[in-house]
Amino acid sequence: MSSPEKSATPQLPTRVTLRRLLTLARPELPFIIAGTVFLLVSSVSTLVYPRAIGNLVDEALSTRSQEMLDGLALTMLAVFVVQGVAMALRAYYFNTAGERVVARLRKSLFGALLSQEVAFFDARRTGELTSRLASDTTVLQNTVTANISMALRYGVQALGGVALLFYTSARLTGVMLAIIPAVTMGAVFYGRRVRVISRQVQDALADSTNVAEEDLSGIRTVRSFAAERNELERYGAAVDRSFSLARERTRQSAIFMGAVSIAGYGGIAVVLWYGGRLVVQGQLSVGALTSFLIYTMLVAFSFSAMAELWADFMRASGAADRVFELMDREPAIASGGAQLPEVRGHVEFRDVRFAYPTRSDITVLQGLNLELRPGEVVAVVGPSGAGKSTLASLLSRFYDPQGGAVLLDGHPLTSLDPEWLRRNIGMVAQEPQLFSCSIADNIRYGRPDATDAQVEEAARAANAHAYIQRFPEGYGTQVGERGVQLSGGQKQRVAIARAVLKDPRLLILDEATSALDAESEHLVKDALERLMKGRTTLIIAHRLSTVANADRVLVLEGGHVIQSGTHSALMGQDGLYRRLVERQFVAA
Ligand SMILES: Nc1ncnc2c1ncn2[C@@H]1O[C@H](COP(=O)(O)OP(=O)(O)OP(=O)(O)O)[C@@H](O)[C@H]1O
Repeated sequence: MSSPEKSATPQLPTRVTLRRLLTLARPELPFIIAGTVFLLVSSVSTLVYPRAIGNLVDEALSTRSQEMLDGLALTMLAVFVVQGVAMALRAYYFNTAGERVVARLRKSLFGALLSQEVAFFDARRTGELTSRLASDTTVLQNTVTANISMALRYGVQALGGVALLFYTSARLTGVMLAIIPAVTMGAVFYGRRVRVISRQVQDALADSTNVAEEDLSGIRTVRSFAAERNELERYGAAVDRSFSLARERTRQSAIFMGAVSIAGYGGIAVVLWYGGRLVVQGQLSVGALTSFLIYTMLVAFSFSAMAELWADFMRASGAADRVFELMDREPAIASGGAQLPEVRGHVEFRDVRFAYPTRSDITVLQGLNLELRPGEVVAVVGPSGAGKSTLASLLSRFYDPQGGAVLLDGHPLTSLDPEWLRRNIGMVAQEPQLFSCSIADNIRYGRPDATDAQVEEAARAANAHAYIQRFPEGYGTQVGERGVQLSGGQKQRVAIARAVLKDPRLLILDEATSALDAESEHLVKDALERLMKGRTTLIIAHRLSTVANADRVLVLEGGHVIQSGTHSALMGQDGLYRRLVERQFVAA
């Protein structure tokens, strides 16, 4: 969307993003202020002790005064205690604030994701979105709170340290300042290099995770093709790519660490040499040189820590860009709109033209017209890929057509509140999705306030009560990944119970393609018949049995309705319908 502008002015988004990152931390201001106070206390105490050591050397040691030594040791102990307590409190306040910011960020990001239209999810990998939620938000966690405070701390330490260095010896400070900025610049340069490689490592890692995710979730397919070895090789290749990049990163940082160490200690040697000369010439005391050296290390450390923090900020601004981009995205099908006081259940597709946004080259529906009268049961049949499920998606307003309109009781769906619309539509899908919770909660999914008695009543109507009761934990039985696995027919009956409880005016039945056994089929069919009574029903039919009972059958092909009529009327015509029936639909 806005990427062309982004690449034209790369600096601007970063600054905007950083500012926005800071505003995220605003609600935590009391904690951040408390943390900053303790941070300043600990920084000041850090600045005090090199001076105390200098005094110790110059006065207590050179005068050999036991009393002074005791006093100085006690003072230092007190400083260390204050420093320790302040550090602990600072960590507590900043980390708590950081955790809160991340929790809030995750919630609002997830809310933004959930509000996106279905086409948004067609175009993205689930793994990519969950990684935004999990890792990108974690990267931001420290940046908005702890890192700001650390930057402050090192800033105070560096400035305070330099001031005290000047106070101790201006000439020596000049020597030192000639060395430290060079080392720091090296650190910044290195930070950039490593960051580039780090990003490549992350990407390569994400690739290997994708391979693993695909294999583990499709383990049955992998197993049935005995493709374990191939998959292992595919995963191995992805891991190797990230490994070789990680090795390059390690090599770079090893070289850098060595270089910084030589430069840093070399610098200290120079200061020591030059300072030593000043001491020999009587221009500097031994204690002053001692505290000077410690301040130098402190300042050097503060500078390099700030360089690292800067690298962190850059990394976070990348993560923040991605998070904010998702959070700011306006869903193409936004909530809000009219709610009808009463739904009669009249549905009309008027000249509907539609292509999936991710596959705009294929027009699935080409000026399709169809009408469902209130209470009518209409079955749609057609070859595979003809667009039957697409009709259901358009009626639920998962997508908007590019041309024409879908109307409910004469109102275009685009003028109605999508949430309200979906509350009035019951869907029994081919492969109903059950969530990892109890059967009762799964049935209650569309109406969370339903009582246990209502849940049971719905289950009875859906012919599910008998099998649910046979589980030792009855309605409390956990289903889904961690619980019992239900058979296809059992899942369908849970889905029917959901729809019964929801009591919608419109019903969409996406029939299971795979045949159920006779007993199960009978139970499902019986439950469905009860459910359809008095509701406008669109059946996406794959089998003859349901179609025979429908009020009307529509035959879909090439994006149009090519035949329409009752089962027996259509059987009387020499058309696609009869050929499909002869092949029992499913073979298509
Ligand atoms: N989410 C999607 N994104 C892109 N294209 C899609 C999507 N869903 C379906 N299609 C394409 O749209 C066309 C119609 O698909 P649809 O699922 O509506 O067919 P169908 O008649 O229900 O088929 P079946 O009987 O096999 O379920 C197909 O060409 C399919 O590849």
